Amino acid sequence: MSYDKEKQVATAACLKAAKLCEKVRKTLSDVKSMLKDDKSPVTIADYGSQALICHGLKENFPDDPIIAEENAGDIKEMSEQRRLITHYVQQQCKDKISDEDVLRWIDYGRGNIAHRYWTLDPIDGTKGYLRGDQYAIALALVIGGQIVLGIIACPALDEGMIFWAVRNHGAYRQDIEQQTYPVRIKTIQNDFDRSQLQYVESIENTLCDHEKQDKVAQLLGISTPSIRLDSMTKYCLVASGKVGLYLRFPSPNKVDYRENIWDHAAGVIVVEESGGYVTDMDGKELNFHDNIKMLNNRGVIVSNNITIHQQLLHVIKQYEQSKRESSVD
Ligand SMILES: Nc1ncnc2c1ncn2[C@@H]1O[C@H](COP(=O)(O)OS(=O)(=O)O)[C@@H](OP(=O)(O)O)[C@H]1O
Ligand SMILES: [Mg+2]
Ligand SMILES: [Mg+2]
Ligand SMILES: [Mg+2]
Repeated sequence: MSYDKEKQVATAACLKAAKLCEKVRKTLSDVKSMLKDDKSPVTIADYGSQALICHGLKENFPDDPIIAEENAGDIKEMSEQRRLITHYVQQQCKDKISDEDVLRWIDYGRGNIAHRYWTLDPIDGTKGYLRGDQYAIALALVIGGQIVLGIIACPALDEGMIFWAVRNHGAYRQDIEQQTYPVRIKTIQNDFDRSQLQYVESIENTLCDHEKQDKVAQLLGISTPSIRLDSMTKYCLVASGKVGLYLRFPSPNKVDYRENIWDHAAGVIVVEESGGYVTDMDGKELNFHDNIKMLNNRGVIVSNNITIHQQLLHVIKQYEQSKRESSVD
């Protein structure tokens, strides 16, 4: 199946959300963040983006549940923020809308896992967004536990890019203004020269383990320093052949952290359809079947090449074994 209607509706919604995010960043000189219960930041743009995308999906696919990151409960009592969110959402809508509409649209994102569901990260890399760096808007459709469609808008990558993939139909990239034709993307397939191999990782050490990622990369023969950047743009760089690897090992301070489905689903299909591979650190597929958290997956590894992927899994095992042995001695 080519999921034409789903792709068209989802892409239009993500493009509107990208416009909102850029408008907020350009017109509010100081985008304030609010802290959620888990102490992570969220902005009015995260809520506005979620409202627009959930509304677009529900208008066209009313029976599909949506599992999205944000929750309107967090802003119900914040009248100033609510007013600002409605103001920016209104700019992207033809009909007159109220604060209540926007809150309702945001909470369309509180669905549950079903045979067919959407999962949305309205801004991935909120810290990057606040810093003026990379961020992404990421949406995926999952059917029977398999990701069938993924869209990642990266408004701050080059002049603004959008990436998408449909299962068995390839992965594509286009400029966000859609002035050029879509280009089919492919990972780099033949870079066995380790001195040329480069990897991407998160900026924040609280979200990954820079030291272990660096050690494992060295053991694999990689000598080029990593590129650090925020958001699922990291998946897009592997998918489009800019780098060979993305490493995301659990932070040493939060080894029990389990990844959310919306932080990965769209990235996984974009990489797989461009010829790459995604597993956890134990070589297991990421699980989008049964929970909003990938409870049985530890870390994430993204590569452009199955041989490198397998060597990487082997090196991780050896490294972890030697660490265990040295802690016993
Ligand atoms: N402890 C821990 N470990 C791993 N991942 C975590 C952790 N805590 C949060 N998150 C999720 O990481 C998302 C941001 O990842 P990034 O790679 O963009 O990080 S960073 O921007 O470089 O800081 C970020 O997504 P957003 O909240 O959408 O920005 C979080 O969902
Ligand atoms: Mg967040
Ligand atoms: Mg995220
Ligand atoms: Mg987010």
